Amino acid sequence: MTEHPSAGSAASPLSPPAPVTGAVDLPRIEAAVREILLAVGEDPERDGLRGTPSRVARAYEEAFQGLREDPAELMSTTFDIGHEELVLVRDVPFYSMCEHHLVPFFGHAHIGYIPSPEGRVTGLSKLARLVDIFAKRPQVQEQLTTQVVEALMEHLCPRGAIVVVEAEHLCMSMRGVSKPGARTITSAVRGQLRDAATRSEAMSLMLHGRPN
Ligand SMILES: Nc1nc2c(ncn2[C@@H]2O[C@H](COP(=O)(O)OP(=O)(O)OP(=O)(O)O)[C@@H](O)[C@H]2O)c(=O)[nH]1
Ligand SMILES: [Zn+2]
Repeated sequence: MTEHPSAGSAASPLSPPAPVTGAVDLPRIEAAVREILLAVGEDPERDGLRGTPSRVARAYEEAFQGLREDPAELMSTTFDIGHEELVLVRDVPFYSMCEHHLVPFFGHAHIGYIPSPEGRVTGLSKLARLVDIFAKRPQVQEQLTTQVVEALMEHLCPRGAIVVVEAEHLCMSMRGVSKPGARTITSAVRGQLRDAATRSEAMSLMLHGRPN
């Protein structure tokens, strides 16, 4: 059995661990799921559950695929189009897994940046993919928000960047405090977007006039 390659490394939100190498250990997940089913008093051999351990293993492989993806590689395609003002992609849906309970939290991310003076921009889809790279990991919302903004700063060198994440956490909805509908909003702002007027313009573009 292999241990997590980055286990024990200092997990600073500002420097996400390097991508994990090697495939997900599907048989290990299957064995663990079987144990969970037994522990709650179920029969993993009954008809409806027989395929469940392998289904869960494949579902986890997908849910955590961001651990094996490299933001540097994703952001390596840039264009110089001389646009020096705000670029903003709003309402990017995402699904992540709360690292405390391993249940989903999900919602929308809004990502904006002011390109570098050379006008270096990336493809719009890459911004959405960047959210997925960090969402598809065991995660907390604040860290997801910070990791996306830090990756933008590191790989695009923009004059400023802003990321706002709005999410519902199933660990707060379906269990525990049981508050369905409660939404958590986090933001991370860097560079020129910290300036009050610029930040407020970006925030209002992100959060107002959206279809509900
Ligand atoms: N800051 C932050 N907290 C989170 C996030 N996701 C879940 N949590 C919280 O993590 C906390 C874990 O608290 P614990 O007391 O260790 O666990 P618990 O007994 O299951 O807590 P309850 O959820 O209150 O039942 C809870 O308050 C969750 O609401 C997140 O993305 N960010
Ligand atoms: Zn949780």
